[in-house]
Amino acid sequence: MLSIQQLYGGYSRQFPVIKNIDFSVSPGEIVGLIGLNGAGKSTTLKNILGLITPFSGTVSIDGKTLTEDPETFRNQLAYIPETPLFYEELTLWEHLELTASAYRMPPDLLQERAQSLLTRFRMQKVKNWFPDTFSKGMQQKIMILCAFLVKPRFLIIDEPFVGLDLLATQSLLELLQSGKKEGMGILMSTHILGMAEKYCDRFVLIHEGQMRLKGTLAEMNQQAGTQNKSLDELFMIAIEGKQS
Ligand SMILES: Nc1ncnc2c1ncn2[C@@H]1O[C@H](COP(=O)(O)OP(=O)(O)OP(=O)(O)O)[C@@H](O)[C@H]1O
Repeated sequence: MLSIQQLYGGYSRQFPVIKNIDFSVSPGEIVGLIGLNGAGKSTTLKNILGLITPFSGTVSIDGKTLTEDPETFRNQLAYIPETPLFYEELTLWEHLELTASAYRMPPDLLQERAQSLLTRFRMQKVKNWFPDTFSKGMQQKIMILCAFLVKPRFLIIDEPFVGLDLLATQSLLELLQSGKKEGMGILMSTHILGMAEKYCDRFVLIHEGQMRLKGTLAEMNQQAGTQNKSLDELFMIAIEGKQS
């Protein structure tokens, strides 16, 4: 289990951006991290991944933290960032090879998974191209292809649907659902509440860096003292204390 306990973090110790964030992601579930612009979603994800060091609190996988066992911790996670990150001097295929070697994947597994992903995301024709010639959505696909190539135990995605066309969104949703069925634990931040409500098993609603509600829709309704409210309505309650 990926466990986040009493996490404080940000960019200056004097002014933590996220405060006392506490939740977990189990294998085989999709957890949605929901909040307004600037609420602290990306900061939370970066702290979980160790891209920035938490001020306090712990992030662990099966009880082991990044500092205790960096290699095991990192090998169990993959990350799809909000803004695509790539090497200008490497082709798309070379990105896949690099990822496979970082995760010590055998070459035949690389071939099998990569070819299927390239076809699914309609990127076969451009696999030997350099990504700086790609559109923003195509660049985002590189991140998706690399993450699903690995099939990590836990996948962390920041705003997964931004910039993707209809077919790519559909392909990503299919992969998320099949990943979940195979036992992948998925944490995704999103603004698209309709999508989150449909595909996430549990939610963490954060506002101004603090958790306001968390759990299933039924659990959040209980915490808010409401009944049968939708995710949109619970979100409004969480940020405004408003009951519609
Ligand atoms: N590199 C940084 N240095 C200083 N402050 C930052 C940095 N990145 C983010 N922040 C601040 O941290 C706060 C939370 O930002 P964060 O990116 O975590 O929000 P978010 O919930 O992911 O927002 P969005 O939905 O717009 O992506 C904001 O006030 C932002 O200005």
